[in-house]
Amino acid sequence: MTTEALIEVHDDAAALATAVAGELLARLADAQSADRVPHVVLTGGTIADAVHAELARLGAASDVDWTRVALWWGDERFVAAGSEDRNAGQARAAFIDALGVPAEHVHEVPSTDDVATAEEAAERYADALAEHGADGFEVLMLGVGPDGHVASLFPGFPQLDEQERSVVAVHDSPKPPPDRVTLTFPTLARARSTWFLVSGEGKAEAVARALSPAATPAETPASVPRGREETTWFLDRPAASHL
Ligand SMILES: O=C(O)[C@H](O)[C@@H](O)[C@H](O)[C@H](O)COP(=O)(O)O
Repeated sequence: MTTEALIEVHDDAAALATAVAGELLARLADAQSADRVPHVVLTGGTIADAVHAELARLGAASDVDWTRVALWWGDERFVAAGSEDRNAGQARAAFIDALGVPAEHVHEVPSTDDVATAEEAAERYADALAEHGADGFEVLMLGVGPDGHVASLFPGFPQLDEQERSVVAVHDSPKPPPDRVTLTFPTLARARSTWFLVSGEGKAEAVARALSPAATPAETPASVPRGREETTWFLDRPAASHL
């Protein structure tokens, strides 16, 4: 079942980040009230950084028990663990360490420190998902590129067609760095709630394309992911300006 996309527009990036963080905290608390350990898929990118900062600001005072949250990444750059390019490193510094999520619940994609190739990193992450990924994700957050990519699923790339493997390597990424690991569409589809986080005029065309009935996965990967229960586009006014 695919859910129709809901669209929520906020004045600017700061208001957008505060709204997403607040909604995420509420969802995590609701899941825990229903005795679920919520699994959240984080994304890299600029607006995600702003959301993470708001989680750090609001998270400690929230009703969320951070020892009962599991974190994953929709994609990761295949670089050294300490590289400033790592999505996980940025998220740890921004909120994960401050809120005390237990190490065993923070599922990082292997880095070049751990394995020799992005393919090995993808295989290990697929194993981790199979072993610890529960029956899906409470919330999947996705940034969107100006070309309409989500995670590291880029227009015209062969990874868009992957239906068997849950995690794959990406090389020659048009967005640096070139080597990455990404969840595939079937894995992204395991989310109860899929949230797109998009800020800025530079994304307005990609947002309009992704929400157009004429969108094709090959041209606009962001048109594909849908939550099993909810799909919401969290936008600021500039990003919504072509709708
Ligand atoms: O690892 C990555 O690069 C991200 O996961 C990527 O998918 C990102 O979310 C978009 O490119 C949007 O990034 P910005 O918000 O910085 O434009």
